[in-house]
Amino acid sequence: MIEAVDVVKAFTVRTRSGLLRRARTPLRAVDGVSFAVEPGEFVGYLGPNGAGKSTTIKMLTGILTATAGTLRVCGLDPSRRRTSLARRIGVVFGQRTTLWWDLPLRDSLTLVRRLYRVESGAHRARLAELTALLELEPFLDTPVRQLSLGQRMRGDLAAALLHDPELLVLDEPTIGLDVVSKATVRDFLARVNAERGTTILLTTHDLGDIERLCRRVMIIDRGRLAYDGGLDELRRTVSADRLLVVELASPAAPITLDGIENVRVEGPRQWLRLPRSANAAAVVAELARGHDVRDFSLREPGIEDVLAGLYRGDHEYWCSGRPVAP
Ligand SMILES: Nc1ncnc2c1ncn2[C@@H]1O[C@H](COP(=O)(O)OP(=O)(O)OP(=O)(O)O)[C@@H](O)[C@H]1O
Repeated sequence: MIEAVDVVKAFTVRTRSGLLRRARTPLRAVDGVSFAVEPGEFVGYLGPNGAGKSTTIKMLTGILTATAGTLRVCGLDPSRRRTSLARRIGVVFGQRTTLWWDLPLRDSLTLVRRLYRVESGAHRARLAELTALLELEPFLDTPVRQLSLGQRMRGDLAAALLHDPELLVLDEPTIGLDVVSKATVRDFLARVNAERGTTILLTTHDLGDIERLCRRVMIIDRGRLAYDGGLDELRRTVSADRLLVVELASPAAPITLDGIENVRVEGPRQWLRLPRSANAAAVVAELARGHDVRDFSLREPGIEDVLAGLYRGDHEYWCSGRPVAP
């Protein structure tokens, strides 16, 4: 469905280098990214701010042309076959609407039908289905500018799916939504993927979106792919190690125990990395025999820790196993 090989997007950024001078600095927003997405997959495309996610999505949808590398979406070169591609993919940018601001949602959706040349019988059936699934009925006749963010997002999703695309590309579709609206959007996306087999590529900063929807995640950092694999695999690799935080009565030399790495000492507090095989209770008991332990806590790293670690660049701290190196 998507094939990217060594894709690069370079921009030239103007920076001030003196009172009046401006220097032109090259910037590789996407720096040699390769991946493939198969039909029917639901893939999360994650990364910190400025990592290159939106730039990748703009290249995939033909808005931007890659500086180097090859890109195929539904078998087409996106920048050369943008119009043909538009009939086969749906795109939603959470921060912007593709609907007509002054028109009622219903009229906006009719215009979308004309743009994509959807036959009217198919359109009616599809609109009825999407209206029911996204609960659009109460506000179908409301002008788009009067819709709440959650309602508008549901309208945008309907517009992106009216022509029944093979691939749906979403850039932060749940941004700014309340918990109920988020749940509606997530349930809807899960159904579209499971029941219609629509391939979905999702960019988000929302960990709930990732946990609920994505079996596979790709993580981009400073333009390079830092991880591409299963979410479960990432979580398993990470949860292989737990962190024991020990609070001693006073600052002491780093504690050394067989098979346990001391990762940090800060005054009376020390951080010990416990392999999954270690018995935490036995370790605490042994510690208490040799040290004046005032308090301790055991931290199970979650997906939030993994991503924070990856984004900070200290992935080797959590991940001992899989891919992570670019
Ligand atoms: N048109 C442009 N001209 C110059 N630089 C750009 C342009 N578009 C993006 N960039 C730069 O490319 C880098 C990647 O930006 P991009 O928008 O792809 O990041 P992102 O991962 O989507 O971030 P966010 O999570 O904040 O949306 C950033 O450093 C950004 O400033």
